Amino acid sequence: MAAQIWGSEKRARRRREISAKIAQMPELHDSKPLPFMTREEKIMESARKLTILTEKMGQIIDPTDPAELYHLNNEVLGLEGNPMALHGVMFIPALSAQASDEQQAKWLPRALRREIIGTYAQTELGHGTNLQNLETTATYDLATQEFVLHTPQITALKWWPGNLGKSSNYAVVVAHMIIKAKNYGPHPFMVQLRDEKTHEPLPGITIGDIGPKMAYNIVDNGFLGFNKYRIPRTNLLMRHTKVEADGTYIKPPHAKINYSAMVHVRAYMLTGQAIMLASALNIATRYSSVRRQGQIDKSQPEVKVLEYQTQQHRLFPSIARAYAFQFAGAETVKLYEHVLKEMKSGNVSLMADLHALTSGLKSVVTYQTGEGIEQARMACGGHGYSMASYISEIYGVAIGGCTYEGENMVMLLQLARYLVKSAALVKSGQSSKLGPLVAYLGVKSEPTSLIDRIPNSGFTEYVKTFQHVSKRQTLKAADMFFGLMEKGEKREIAWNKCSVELNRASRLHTRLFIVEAFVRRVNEIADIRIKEALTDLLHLHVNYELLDIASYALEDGFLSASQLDYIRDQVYLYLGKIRPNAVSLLDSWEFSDIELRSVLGRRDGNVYENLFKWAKSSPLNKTDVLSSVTQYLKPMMEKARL
Ligand SMILES: CC/C=C\C/C=C\C/C=C\C/C=C\CCCCC(=O)SCCNC(=O)CCNC(=O)[C@H](O)C(C)(C)COP(=O)(O)OP(=O)(O)OC[C@H]1O[C@@H](n2cnc3c(N)ncnc32)[C@H](O)[C@@H]1OP(=O)(O)O
Ligand SMILES: Cc1cc2nc3c(=O)[nH]c(=O)nc-3n(C[C@H](O)[C@H](O)[C@H](O)COP(=O)(O)OP(=O)(O)OC[C@H]3O[C@@H](n4cnc5c(N)ncnc54)[C@H](O)[C@@H]3O)c2cc1C
Repeated sequence: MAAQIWGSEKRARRRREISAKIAQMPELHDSKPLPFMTREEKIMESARKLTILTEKMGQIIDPTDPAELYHLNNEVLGLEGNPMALHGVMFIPALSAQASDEQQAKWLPRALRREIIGTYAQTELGHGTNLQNLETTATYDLATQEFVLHTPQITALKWWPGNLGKSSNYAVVVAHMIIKAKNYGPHPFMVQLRDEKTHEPLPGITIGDIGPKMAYNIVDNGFLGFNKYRIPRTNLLMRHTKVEADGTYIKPPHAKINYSAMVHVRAYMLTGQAIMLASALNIATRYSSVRRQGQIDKSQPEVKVLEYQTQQHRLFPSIARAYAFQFAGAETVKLYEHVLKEMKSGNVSLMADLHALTSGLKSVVTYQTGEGIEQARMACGGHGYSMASYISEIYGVAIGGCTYEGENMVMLLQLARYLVKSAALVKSGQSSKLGPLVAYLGVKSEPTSLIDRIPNSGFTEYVKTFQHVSKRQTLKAADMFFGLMEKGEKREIAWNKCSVELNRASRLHTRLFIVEAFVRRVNEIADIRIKEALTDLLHLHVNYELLDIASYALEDGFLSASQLDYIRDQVYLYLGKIRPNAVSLLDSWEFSDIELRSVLGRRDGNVYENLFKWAKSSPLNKTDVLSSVTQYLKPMMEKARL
């Protein structure tokens, strides 16, 4: 199963080998539990481990393999981030995709050797979503052949970029490029922020940390202002766009090609989300098979809480989602790598499809991951609320994904633009022009679902039902939009008035893609036992998801009330079937205790001993009487006694 999850037997084996090596290297372990550290201590601890890793990485992993690097990172540095998180996640990808060959030769080896630390600085205090209204300017000075970066007012301060505040000395900065008073829109520039020797900010740069956040606090998300700060013309990233010495602008082959670093993260973060969901579920499911509370049959002893159907219903559909996201994420990464290769050689024809797909997936996956992790926390009762479970940190980091890389509602609306264009093709009889991801929009569906009528139909009837509801909602939302415009409403106003319905279409389309990715994967599996276990999970997935969106299929009679009862029964049936495999389905992800960082979810299952040990190690328990008591509470009580 681990081979299915991680892509191949070799990958699963390598992960195990890497975890085993790390287990033998105490210098790479947290020196004490992260929840007992202050933010400064955590940042220091992370930097300590990061520098050891830089020295010893070659002994542990193949540093050129991103999957090994990612695993090493999760084990040693963990999900709270590290001082170089954005360096790998966005700075290097931005340079790789947007810098010319010559620029790459100059900067990439230095970045890869970690001679310099970089980040991606785009969002500002006043604008994150609406890139057209970013306010930082890069004005070309023809006389000196330099760009002058400037922050005209407080809202133009860069705000949020990870590791910008304290760790990075370079950044890819996105600024509006102005040449001879003409604004060419946002473009990426390579900018040195700090002196390479002293790490002091360079003159003209104002920089710092934006303060503590809900989670992810090892990362120094930062602010940055420029006061007429000059950089050479050749620091504009020039793979696709060029500015010649005389100010001539050569436009890129696609208007949005400079957004590729964002698409990179949107594609890669899906499996990251799956991992976070599976981690939280691993903790909750292990704990649920240790925790005994109450009886189902009063004549019997107390049961493991995992025996309760409500507990299974809370956890198992999310286990199925974690697998579904992992499989859909792996497909998306493959597609992304293909499109990136094409883009580099000038073929930009697939960019719109990839943008639409990743926009929808990032939104649905992050939202459902958040839901699943929060349910996992509640499934652990009181102990889930303790930082000992570590689930709150996993939750905080995961739901950051609902916001970063494009706020979820906004990204769903990006996919909706693509769906509405596709609907227009269907309506104008041009269905043959639909891309493969939306081809179903042009296919006539049956009048009713055959879900409970065709035995052994595999998942075909389910997929057809998902296609039906997605198609119907897309055409309905598009009709609403076109109808408003026909009535004379301006395009943007009409769009806004339909946006809730449009986003519903985007979610349904994305959920269909996730179901199909899961089906595709299960169909490919040769090993009978693995196929059986995943088929059960897939049964739970399609029935649970369909129940969740049933109103769309009920309202036009595609599904009947009796079919809904059938679907509900299937959910209960598969909850029971999955119960014996539940812990294994999560243990198969092979998270080590070091990586999980959870007292509650440890492999040994000694929950109570470990919790007591953890509580005793709390810094508050170093003394029996705290100075807050001697200084304030004790005098207060004494005064009251007088
Ligand atoms: C490697 C990682 C591995 C694992 C990660 C795992 C865990 C992660 C853990 C921790 C987190 C780590 C890092 C966090 C990093 C976070 C970094 C950031 O957040 S960076 C900042 C991100 N900012 C955004 O995403 C901003 C969102 N806004 C936008 O993208 C755009 O403004 C917009 C909403 C798309 C609109 O853009 P614009 O105003 O320029 O667009 P127009 O309205 O003019 O045109 C729309 C038109 O353009 C098409 N389009 C837009 N984008 C693209 C694209 N990328 N590709 C192709 N086409 C695009 C769009 O489809 C429209 O087309 P039309 O309908 O007109 O044909
Ligand atoms: C943990 C974290 C890490 C980050 N890292 C980075 C980084 O490394 N580099 C970087 O540059 N940035 C980074 N960001 C910033 C992030 O990319 C932005 O916060 C994000 O893109 C959302 O933009 P915003 O903050 O402007 O939200 P807003 O756009 O202000 O969103 C507020 C509300 O307005 C709604 N809204 C906005 N526009 C529309 C619209 N057109 N239609 C409908 N509704 C709309 C949204 O849906 C939302 O409900 C990070 C953010 C976080 C939380």
